[in-house]
This record gives sequence, C-alpha cells and structure tokens, in this order.
Amino acid sequence: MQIEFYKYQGTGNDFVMIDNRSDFFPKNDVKLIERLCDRRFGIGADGLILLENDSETDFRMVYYNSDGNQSSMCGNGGRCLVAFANQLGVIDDKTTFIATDGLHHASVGDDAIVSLQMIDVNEVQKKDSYTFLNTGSPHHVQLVDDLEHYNVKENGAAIRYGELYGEKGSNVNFVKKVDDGTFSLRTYERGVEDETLACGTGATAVAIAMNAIGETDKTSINLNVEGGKLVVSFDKENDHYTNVFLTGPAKFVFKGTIEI
Ligand SMILES: N[C@H](CCC[C@H](N)C(=O)O)C(=O)O
Repeated sequence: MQIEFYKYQGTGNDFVMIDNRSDFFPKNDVKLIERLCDRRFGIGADGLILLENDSETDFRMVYYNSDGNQSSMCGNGGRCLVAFANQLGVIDDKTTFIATDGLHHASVGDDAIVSLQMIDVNEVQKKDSYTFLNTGSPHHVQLVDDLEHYNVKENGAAIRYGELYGEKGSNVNFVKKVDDGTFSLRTYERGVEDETLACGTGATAVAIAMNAIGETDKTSINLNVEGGKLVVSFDKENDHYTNVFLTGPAKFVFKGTIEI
C-alpha cells in the first residue's frame, strides 16, 4: 500500500506526520514505524505522529518515538502537528486537541511560529546535582560546565539506562546558563536513544527547573537548542507552574509517498 506523509521540523526535532483521520494506519506495527523513521532505510525522523479524529476536540495526537514505540507527550511534535492541521485546513489559527497527557490549546502565528500550552507542573524534585520533573514526558535536568564539548550521548545514555530511572528511564537534559533569562541545553532523548537537535518537553523542563532551583526568577525564558531557539513561559504560585507555553517555529519541509 502506498501512503502519503508530510515531514515537519521544530528547531531541528523532526517528525513524519500522517493524516490518519480515516484510521488506515497500522498503529501497532512497531517495525514499520521504526523503518519509516530510519534515516537510511526510510524517511528519517526523531518520531512519527498521527493526526486522528476526536469527538470532543479538533483532533487527537498519537506520538511514536523513532524506536517505533508509542510514547509520552512530544512538545515539538505537538507544535508541528498544529502547523500540519493548519496546512490541511483542519483548523484555522487556534485549536484545542487531545494527546496522551490530556488537552492542549495552541495558536499558529506568523512565520510558522506555534505556541503550545503544556501540562501544569506541580512537582519538581530538586536534588543536589540535578532536578527531575514531568512536562508531559519525564526529564532529568543537570547543569554542566562545558556544554559545548560535553559527551551528551554517552553521559545521557548512562543516566537514561541507569538505576535512577528504572525500566521506564527518562530524557536527559544538560544545561548551561547564558544570562538571567537565557539557558542553552542539549538533550539525550529516550526512545530516540541519541541526542536530538531539540526537545520541546525538555526545553519546558529546563525553564521550569532553572526557575525552581533559583537560577532565574524570570517566568519567560529563552532556550538555545542545537536546532534553534524556543521560548517557555509560565505562571508560578509556590512550586506550582501553570499556563505553561512552549513557543517556537514548526516548519513544513516536504511531502511524499512511500510503500508500506
Ligand atoms: N522522546 C520523548 C518524547 C518526545 C519528546 C520530545 N521530542 C519533545 O519535543 O518533547 C520520550 O519518550 O519521553
């Protein structure tokens, strides 16, 4: 069977997008999804995202990591899915959709900028050398000295597979403070099992963690990622973070067809 796909990227975190409103896609075929995400034998992507019908909201998001398994929320993927839905004419410039972590509101601005509301964060685990929180996906956040030369893949994998996070593991973010409102981060992504050029739930986790441990008292924070720039904003009441928004570019790259 030949299927149509669209390729999107959000600050270099890239995704195969499929319009599955007719429910044709073999959702449990892990090997197929892994092949479609393979950068040599397939289309190539960090993840694959299905746009599906939903009775209560504009659409449903189903997210798969490049290992072919369904996973938790993808912030950059959510932003790309909103841009995809806009391109298909499913939505105009505002939307509410459902994902694995609940409802999301989002808006599409000029020059492909999409702002996505993320879940509230009510628990931030502050440890001596790192912070752990869940922004729709689990994230380990750790400040390092020389981020530019840091071995993200080796050190990220050691934490992701280490005893700290057990069977489920965690995404791992290494961070450097640039100034009071700006941090640079590099992320080892669970389920991609490598460094990605950006991680939306990771950038969200870094912004909230840096505020929670007192590295900044800002509530709108710039995040430099390998693939570009993201902005995370939120309201803070004690250790409760609400109205959390992840904003940045979400760009259409190409569309095509592939035999499955
Ligand atoms: N790999 C992550 C999900 C995607 C996160 C990332 N692509 C994002 O933009 O949030 C996990 O399995 O927890």
